[in-house]
Amino acid sequence: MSTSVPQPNLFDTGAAPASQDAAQPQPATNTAPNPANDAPPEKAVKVKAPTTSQPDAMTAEGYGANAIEVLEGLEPVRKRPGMYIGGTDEKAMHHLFAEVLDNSMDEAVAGHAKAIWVELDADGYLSVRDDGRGIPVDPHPKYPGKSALEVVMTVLHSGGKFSGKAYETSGGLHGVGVSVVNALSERLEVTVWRDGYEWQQVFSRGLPQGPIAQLGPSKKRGTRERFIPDPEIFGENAHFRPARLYRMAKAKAYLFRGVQIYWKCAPSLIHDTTPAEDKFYFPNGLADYLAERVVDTETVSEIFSGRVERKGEGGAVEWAVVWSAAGFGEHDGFAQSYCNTIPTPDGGTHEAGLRAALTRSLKSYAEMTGDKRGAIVTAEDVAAQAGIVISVFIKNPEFQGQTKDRLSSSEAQKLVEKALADPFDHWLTSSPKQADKLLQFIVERAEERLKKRKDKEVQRASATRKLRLPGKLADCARQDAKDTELFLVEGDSAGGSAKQARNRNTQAILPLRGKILNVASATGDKAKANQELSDLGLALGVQPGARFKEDDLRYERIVIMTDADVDGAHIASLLITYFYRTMPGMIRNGNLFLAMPPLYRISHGSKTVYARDDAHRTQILEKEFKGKKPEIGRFKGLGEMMPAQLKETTMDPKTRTLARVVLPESEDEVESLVETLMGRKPELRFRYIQENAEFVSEDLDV
Ligand SMILES: Nc1ncnc2c1ncn2[C@@H]1O[C@H](COP(=O)(O)OP(=O)(O)OP(=O)(O)O)[C@@H](O)[C@H]1O
Repeated sequence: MSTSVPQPNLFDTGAAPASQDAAQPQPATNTAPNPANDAPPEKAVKVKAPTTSQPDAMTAEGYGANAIEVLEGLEPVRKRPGMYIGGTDEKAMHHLFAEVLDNSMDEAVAGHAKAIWVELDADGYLSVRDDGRGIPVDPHPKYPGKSALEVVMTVLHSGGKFSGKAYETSGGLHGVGVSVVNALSERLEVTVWRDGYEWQQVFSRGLPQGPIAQLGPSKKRGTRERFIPDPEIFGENAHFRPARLYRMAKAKAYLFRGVQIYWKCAPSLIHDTTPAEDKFYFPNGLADYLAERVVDTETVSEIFSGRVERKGEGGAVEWAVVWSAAGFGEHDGFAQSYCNTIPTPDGGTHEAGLRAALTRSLKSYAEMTGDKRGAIVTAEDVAAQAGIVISVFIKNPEFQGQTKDRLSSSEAQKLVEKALADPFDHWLTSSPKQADKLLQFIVERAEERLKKRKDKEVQRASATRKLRLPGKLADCARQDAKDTELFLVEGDSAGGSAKQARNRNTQAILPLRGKILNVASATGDKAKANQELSDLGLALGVQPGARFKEDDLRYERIVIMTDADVDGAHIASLLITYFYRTMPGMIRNGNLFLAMPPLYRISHGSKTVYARDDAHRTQILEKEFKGKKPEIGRFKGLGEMMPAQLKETTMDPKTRTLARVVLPESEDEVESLVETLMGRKPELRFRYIQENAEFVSEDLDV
């Protein structure tokens, strides 16, 4: 029994019992330290310490040293149970059982216990007893006046599994489990039989109800914990479910063939087919489990199972795998994995190791038998329709979180890969008929997967065909609209540069030749007949002759990219008018943008800066090139820019600025704006776009 981080015990500090509101400042722990006496000198220099510990010395917001609480003993568990058991719902409450059962399993796996008794009484108390060594009851050297048992039950991070001396491969590892159960139980009684005596101590919500008592001589050995979860934590209606406990207990028995688990439940609590009494003992371990699970399933092969122990190094792997074309119940495939008998529902390195080993052996079997199709098989194909159960026993496992849902020890992957390689090679070669059938089955899975991927790739292309997209649209590869952009580019030559500058995956280019029809003044028929507009509609996802629906929009952003001159502004205004007339929802949803190509390139030495307009140029010259005589070039149009320049300044989401087109709230205002835009004076439109762009660009960098 070793204690890692000795912590001051809740019950010594004079702090309030855990059931009281822990937020109340406790005199012993929460008072601000007096810097003159307590703080180390270097800290006193750096930290501006409060001159008094009175509350009025706190900051104006009431947030000072007094607001920093230290939770002692088991207080943190009651205050934040979720951190320790993943919540306070029914699943979390059943985790209490898992913690206690795991301790008894650790005793069994270590070779000290043979049997475990699980019993749910009519009054809701659950007890777990084992015939192991019994939790030590002698006085703890670091906690005078307390037994080791009391320390284990009331001090977080106390346990006998840190050093690997008392247990070699254990599920327990944080020294937290049983103290958490104690903290969250309304009442918990621990009985220990060891060294010829029976001992008992009773706790309530983590607090001892008296010292440990010797009840008298006894020849038995082992530990029993009998507890009832605290309704203050789990709610009045929370009760253990017999069916769930039964399942959990049975699952444990499969995981260690050296243990017998006895189940008993008060019949008054059973409302389903759960037996009131049962015994779990599975001499073939996981193979027994899988066989029972697939009893009504047609399988592709026999169960491949085995157990390998790493002699002397304290590591073991046990597994059982089978494949089924029809799947397993509602799942195509499943994987159940365990480390030191702890379930790891999120998998981890042991599962990865198993998949890798099976895949490697299967591929080399294919190669050996001259079946070239083995080359396309991946671990995914192997696992897709497989029922997998794997259990590893390793020293010092690393999990994610106290609920240990995922194993992260890299050692487990190596151990499993190595352990499975020979047995699976042997299994395949010793029964070629079965191996060929399995290989054929898995190759078909791989071919299906490849076909699906190909179908997906051509789907966009065929969708393009179906939609009759305009021939000059250079579409992006991504199929769904998310994160995609369509650039409407002025002129074919700029369109060419844009095609080279784009990200093919997400950016599409539609070059527009010259000016599109002014829909504000054209008749409906004329607008419909206009090729440029119908191309534009098709590219956006509007079906010919149909009204635009916002969900049809094939891109997340539509970006108008025209030259930074009057003509460009005119084209942009024509496009905005078109969108406003045909699909105002698209603008209201914020899908329409203006690109902001630069007008000037200012360079000196190796430094180059681009300016959007004259004002921006003046600003840049003053700020960045003061006292220097830089070279200033004016772009005559987008088509003049090198693709790399276009990318950097206008198209690359990392470096560009876009201006979102927004509509004023009132419809009247919009109408008057359209008038402005579509009036006879191009300068008015130009000014509108410039102003609008600047107005929205501040908060709309995309
Ligand atoms: N049934 C038992 N038999 C013998 N010793 C036990 C038993 N239950 C608990 N212990 C002792 O109490 C210690 C603390 O148990 P606890 O459940 O708090 O933590 P743990 O099992 O070490 O780690 P974890 O927090 O990961 O469960 C154990 O390490 C073990 O030494």
